Amino acid sequence: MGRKYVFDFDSTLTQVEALDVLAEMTLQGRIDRDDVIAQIQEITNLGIDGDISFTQSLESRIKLLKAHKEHLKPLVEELRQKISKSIASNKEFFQKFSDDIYVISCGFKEFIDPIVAEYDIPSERVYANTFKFDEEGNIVGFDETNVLATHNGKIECLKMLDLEGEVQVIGDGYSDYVMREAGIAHKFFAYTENVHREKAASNADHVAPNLDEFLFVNDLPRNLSYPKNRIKILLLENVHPVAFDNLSEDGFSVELVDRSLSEDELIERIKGVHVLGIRSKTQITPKVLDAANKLLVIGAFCIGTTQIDLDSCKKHGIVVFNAPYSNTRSVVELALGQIIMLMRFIFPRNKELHSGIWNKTASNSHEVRGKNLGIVGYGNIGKQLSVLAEAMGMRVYYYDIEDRLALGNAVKCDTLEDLLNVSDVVSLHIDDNPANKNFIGERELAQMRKGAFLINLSRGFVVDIPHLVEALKTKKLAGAAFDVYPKEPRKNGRFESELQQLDNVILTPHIGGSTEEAQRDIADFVPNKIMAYINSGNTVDAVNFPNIRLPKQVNAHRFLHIHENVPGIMARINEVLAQYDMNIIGQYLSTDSDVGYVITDLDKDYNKQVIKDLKRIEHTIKFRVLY
Ligand SMILES: NC(=O)c1ccc[n+]([C@@H]2O[C@H](COP(=O)([O-])OP(=O)(O)OC[C@H]3O[C@@H](n4cnc5c(N)ncnc54)[C@H](O)[C@@H]3O)[C@@H](O)[C@H]2O)c1
Ligand SMILES: O=C(O)CC[C@@H](O)C(=O)O
Repeated sequence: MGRKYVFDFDSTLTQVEALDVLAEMTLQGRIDRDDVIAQIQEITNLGIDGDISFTQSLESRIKLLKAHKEHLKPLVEELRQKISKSIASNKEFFQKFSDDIYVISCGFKEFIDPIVAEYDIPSERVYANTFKFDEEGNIVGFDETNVLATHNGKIECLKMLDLEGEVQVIGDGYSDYVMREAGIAHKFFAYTENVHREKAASNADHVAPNLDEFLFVNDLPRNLSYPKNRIKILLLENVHPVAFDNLSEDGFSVELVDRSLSEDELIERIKGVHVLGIRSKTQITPKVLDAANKLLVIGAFCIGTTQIDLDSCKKHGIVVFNAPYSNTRSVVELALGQIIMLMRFIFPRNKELHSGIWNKTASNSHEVRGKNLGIVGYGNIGKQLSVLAEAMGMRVYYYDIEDRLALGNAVKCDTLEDLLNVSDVVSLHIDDNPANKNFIGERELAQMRKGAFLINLSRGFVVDIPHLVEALKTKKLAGAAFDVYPKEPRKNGRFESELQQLDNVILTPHIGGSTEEAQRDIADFVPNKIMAYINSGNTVDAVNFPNIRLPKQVNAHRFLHIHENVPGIMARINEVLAQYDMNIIGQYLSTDSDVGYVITDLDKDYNKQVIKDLKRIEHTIKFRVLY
């Protein structure tokens, strides 16, 4: 006596309510179409939630529908395109368990039978209503003697079936739950893939956001090793909402927090989280990582990654991705704006005018054309700034510790001192390496031209602030623009800096990369990397992990084994695989000095004990199975 599975049809096996779709068709071209459709949907919902009797709901809808036999063929065609995603991807379950699957629906056999037949559910296991037609083929009613045309008809129907074994009901509506309430079904799974009905969900034994979850809970054959809704993603620091959309649409459970969390808060929240998304303010410390019992991947929704202890992440088998390009243009545009604002002394004029002082003067105000711009750090941002500044007529000089090719007419400087000596404006775009602390200090400031300007959009700690303040006060520098600071608040609110109240100093709250365009791009870039890793094991562009681009996994199970890079591990893994006679379809390895990442694609049929043995191999850090 096994289990029996009773499926609802509308909004469960299909994404839609079939009568609503039929209404869209029959009412086409009618002036009151939208009103009638809204009316039908309202009646459908009232019936599903049990707020009006089902017979009443059916009668009213059929009257409004004005459907004809000829509408049924295109309706079935349309429904075929609207099979619920996770139902369509788990055909194997329906085929294997065909004898145990029933459909009990208050819809109509005329459109249910042809749809479910494709899932190996024969007409005799489909319990539903049937239409009544008049002589011209118009749908004029339904068979009133059918129990499913009556209030709580599903209870009567299931009673009559008198199924043996454990009966599980899977449906989206209250009328499905009542079979459980009446004691004739043993379990009710509220199916929320297409619609979340509170009344059904709050009464359910289990809420199944998709069929994968239902199959996982029941340990049944399934298309996905682990239901995506069970993968918890925590996104901090107000990342762009599209990141939420991208990840939720792929099926993950995503939670948003609009600020960064302190170490203690994060330790509290990180348990059970598989994916963490942050920006520049959240510190990922070894303590946080020790508490992260499920963490697989961290997405830095920005460029900088020094806020993350990358080595500890690697030791825990946690892969880190960032967005190295998305916000670079935004930073460059802000730098250009600041160069002009500084050289024209716009902010002092602006401040005066706001306080009622008209001061029309050309004194010390300059065009940027023909002036020398010194770019320190000729990377993704520095290079773009070089091109655009040159287009404005500036003469560009650059300095980088790496050998970088000059773009346009930019002139490479051999030493920082050379660059500082020659520049009217110095713009810092070096990376966030801690070795760059106080990169511009007393000596470097002294090497700058008198009356020059300094711009820092890189990281706050690269400039020695007290010495900069002195250089500004003594008029050695004519102004500065700062977007980043040695100490930045974790959330919006109060901020203090020695740079406040100084003449011709532009201060912005770390918004160089904060444009709609940049944040929107990051919200695609980082989630794509996260999904590629979670769904197929790809680590291309990971910042702390051996990079590997894997071929598509076809008809295979994929074992992902992360281990400490010590001699003999590969041999040990293959020994275990051989012991279980596993048929290896492909095997890929990528290592660095600390970790090894081996990916093995295998035939689907194998003794599951192999998984336990692979996990037990000494020096294993993490192990996952993907299918
Ligand atoms: N303000 C913002 O909102 C914002 C936005 C994006 C990036 N950033 C910061 O901007 C900086 C640059 O970003 P990127 O994408 O161009 O980085 P990048 O890694 O592409 O380029 C950095 C360049 O600096 C060079 N460099 C590093 N240390 C140096 C040193 N001591 N002397 C000379 N050159 C040195 C590197 O060789 C590299 O060419 C980073 O610090 C990043 O965190 C800030
Ligand atoms: O958006 C942020 O929090 C950081 C922006 C910038 O500093 C970066 O590292 O990309």
